[in-house]
Amino acid sequence: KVVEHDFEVAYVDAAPDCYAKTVIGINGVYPGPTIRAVQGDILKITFHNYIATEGITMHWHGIRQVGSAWADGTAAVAQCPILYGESFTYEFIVDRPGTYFYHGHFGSQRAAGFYGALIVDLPAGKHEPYHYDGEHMIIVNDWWHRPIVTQEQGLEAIPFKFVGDPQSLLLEGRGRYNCSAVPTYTPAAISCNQTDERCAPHVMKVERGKTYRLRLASVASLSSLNFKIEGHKMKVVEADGHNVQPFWTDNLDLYSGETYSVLVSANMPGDNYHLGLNVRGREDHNVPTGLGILNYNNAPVRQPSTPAPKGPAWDDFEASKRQARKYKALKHNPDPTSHALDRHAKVTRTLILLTTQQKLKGHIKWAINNVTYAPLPTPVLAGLVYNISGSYDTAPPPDKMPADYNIYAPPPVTETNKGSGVYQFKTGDVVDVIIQNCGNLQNISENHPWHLHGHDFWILGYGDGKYDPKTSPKTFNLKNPPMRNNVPTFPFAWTAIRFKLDNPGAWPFHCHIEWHVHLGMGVVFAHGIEEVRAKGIPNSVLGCGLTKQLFKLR
Ligand SMILES: O=C1O[C@H]([C@@H](O)CO)C(O)=C1O
Repeated sequence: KVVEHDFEVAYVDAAPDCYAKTVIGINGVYPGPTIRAVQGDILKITFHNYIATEGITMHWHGIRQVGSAWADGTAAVAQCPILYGESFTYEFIVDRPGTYFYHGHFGSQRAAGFYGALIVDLPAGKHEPYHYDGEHMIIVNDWWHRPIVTQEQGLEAIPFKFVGDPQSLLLEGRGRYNCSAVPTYTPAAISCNQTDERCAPHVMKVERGKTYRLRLASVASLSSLNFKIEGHKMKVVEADGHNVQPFWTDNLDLYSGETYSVLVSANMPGDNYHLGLNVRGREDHNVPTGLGILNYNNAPVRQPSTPAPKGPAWDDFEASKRQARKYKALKHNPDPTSHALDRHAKVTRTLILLTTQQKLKGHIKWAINNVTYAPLPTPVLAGLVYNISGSYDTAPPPDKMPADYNIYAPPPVTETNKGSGVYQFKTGDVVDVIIQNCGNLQNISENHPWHLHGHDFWILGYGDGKYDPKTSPKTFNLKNPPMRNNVPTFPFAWTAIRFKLDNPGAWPFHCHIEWHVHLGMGVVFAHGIEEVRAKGIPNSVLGCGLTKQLFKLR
């Protein structure tokens, strides 16, 4: 089946947390419409860009784009941005059931509200290995009042001006800022209106006695989040589109880029319960709990007067690590594409990626093995396919961090290099990637959620301190590692993943914090370019940067 949508992209006026702000809307709404398809369907989604001053692209987060690397929607890697007045059609197969989302992947447009949910159902007659009577979807987010252009300007500036804490946390694009905190008689006061219907809390309706599949996704720009439902436990069953060994929890950590399904039994006696969202992993400076409502049997909707639900303290990293380690692959996963780890697969290459905060000529950047990623205007995929010299740095970026690096101190050399090099692999390679987290310029170490495009990976493990190539691999979970496309790193700690290069293309691997990608925290992996070349990429992804020369009039 072909699922077609026509999306008109324009600025729209929104008030997600009662504070009026211009956001990027789709067909006049924010958040974007939910796309629903069945495993094996072809999606044909056409975007029309009506924003006079910005290009756009759309990334299908968690969809591997098997055979359609050009449709991955990453500006500078997969395609040229869609310019004002132009239209562009993404066409790809959704080959796996699960919970996904889509979001802009150019500049910081995701943080401007350019996102929506994508749900892929099992074909008729097939069933998940768990039962539910109904389902709901909630995308969570952190939210700022300043526009993204102001945020980006601050990140580029000398001195650096960080975006700071979010003003509010949103569930399904709805939160609540305390307007009385805004000085009266200022333009800001006029922008804040707590009776605006658009910031009424999100309501999840349930019927007593039934079980619901709640799908969750985090598109947060900065914050690690924790989700709770007052008085209810959650049974976690799916993570990043893969069913996992179910486990119960009363609070769920959600890192940016992750998706989950949890089962919730509506078995409590009251009418309304809080849905609560809190900041984890960064000092929260009292960012207020994002609130929604779980409403029973169509009773009058009321935000309960009970205290807002709180998960573990923001700095309880041990709780987060314990939860991260609970994820295990489901043995008899009915999804054949969710291939089990071949324990005997020979690892053909190991990358140890040290992620540092450094400076580049006075600008604060994030770097991987001393290279901050600086995208060039030519899409890397086109550069590789057409062999366009100058479209990316041909010197390969470094595979290893310095063995004697002290992860507990700020970087000894503050100045970083900038680059646009590509890690090139052979199809069939099995690669271990270790992400090593360390002290930043203030010698603080933060969570960084890493996301891989084009592939899923097995999470082999998390370890405190510095990765030791001799002893650390002995701790890897090779029995039932979960397969995902997102993984957190914890402060002063390492995370190890493994994946098989079986989907030709050029694929970013980056920190999913919007502001950190902007500051260069990512790399590009590529393989199987001959196959992409043989199949061809559509002209519609070309035209910018050095690809212009491909269209020279003869
Ligand atoms: O990228 C970041 O910059 C700030 C800080 O390190 C410098 O102001 C911060 O908390 C980040 O996550």
